[in-house]
Amino acid sequence: MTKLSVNINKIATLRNSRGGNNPDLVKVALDCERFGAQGITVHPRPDERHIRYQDTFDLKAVIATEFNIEGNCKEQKFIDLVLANKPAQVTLVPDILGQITSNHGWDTIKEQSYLKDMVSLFQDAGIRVSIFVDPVIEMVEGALATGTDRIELYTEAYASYYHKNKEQAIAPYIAAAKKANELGLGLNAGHDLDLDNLKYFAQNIPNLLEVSIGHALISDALYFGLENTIQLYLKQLN
Ligand SMILES: CC(=O)[C@@H](O)[C@H](O)COP(=O)(O)O
Ligand SMILES: NCC(=O)COP(=O)(O)O
Repeated sequence: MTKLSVNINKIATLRNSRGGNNPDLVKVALDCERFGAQGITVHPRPDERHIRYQDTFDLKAVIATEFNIEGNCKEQKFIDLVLANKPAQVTLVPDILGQITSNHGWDTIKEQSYLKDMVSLFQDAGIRVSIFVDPVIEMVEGALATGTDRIELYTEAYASYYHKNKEQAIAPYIAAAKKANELGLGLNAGHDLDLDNLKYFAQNIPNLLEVSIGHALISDALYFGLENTIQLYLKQLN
């Protein structure tokens, strides 16, 4: 079964636009869980333009499903935040400062010894680690050498090519997933997954443990409502 983790960054974006507490991020997270989501994902960025560092503590205190914090471990503040929160999972993403959204995976070969240190730092604190990677065999193999528990395949390329040629769009992801399976690495995926492209992805990727979805899901909720939308996404996965 593939778990659905709802990324609630966009709820925080909306809240921050007026400076108050509407929509209430914690309430939305609890509602996502009540509506069937099996996890909550946040990706605090250094400028706190959506998720604020304090949000992670407020969420950790109440979330009953899997809490996944994504971010750039080259920021000491991010490391401290994750260690203080002890979420179920940390997803390490190689963002650069000021980036609009995540746009690449780790180079797990060049950054191998650095990632090794980061992975053991979080694992020693009892936190499962996932490393964000492009669907490239060498990067999957490099991830294994870091000691990570899982990888998260960066699905932007799949999503943007899906409507042109879905077989070609998914081919590198199937190869990367098979390699991860063979090496015993757990497999997550995310970025730009939506109601059009999710089913085909989930049906074709072997042993996909979890998808994290934010932008499209929250946008769909404007039309279908949050409860219906989460049910629609869950249906694509099963
Ligand atoms: C890691 C990843 O794939 C991103 O999708 C991210 O979690 C979303 O971040 P933003 O909401 O800041 O675009
Ligand atoms: N890890 C990917 C994620 O959390 C959500 O990405 P998106 O659906 O907002 O593109």
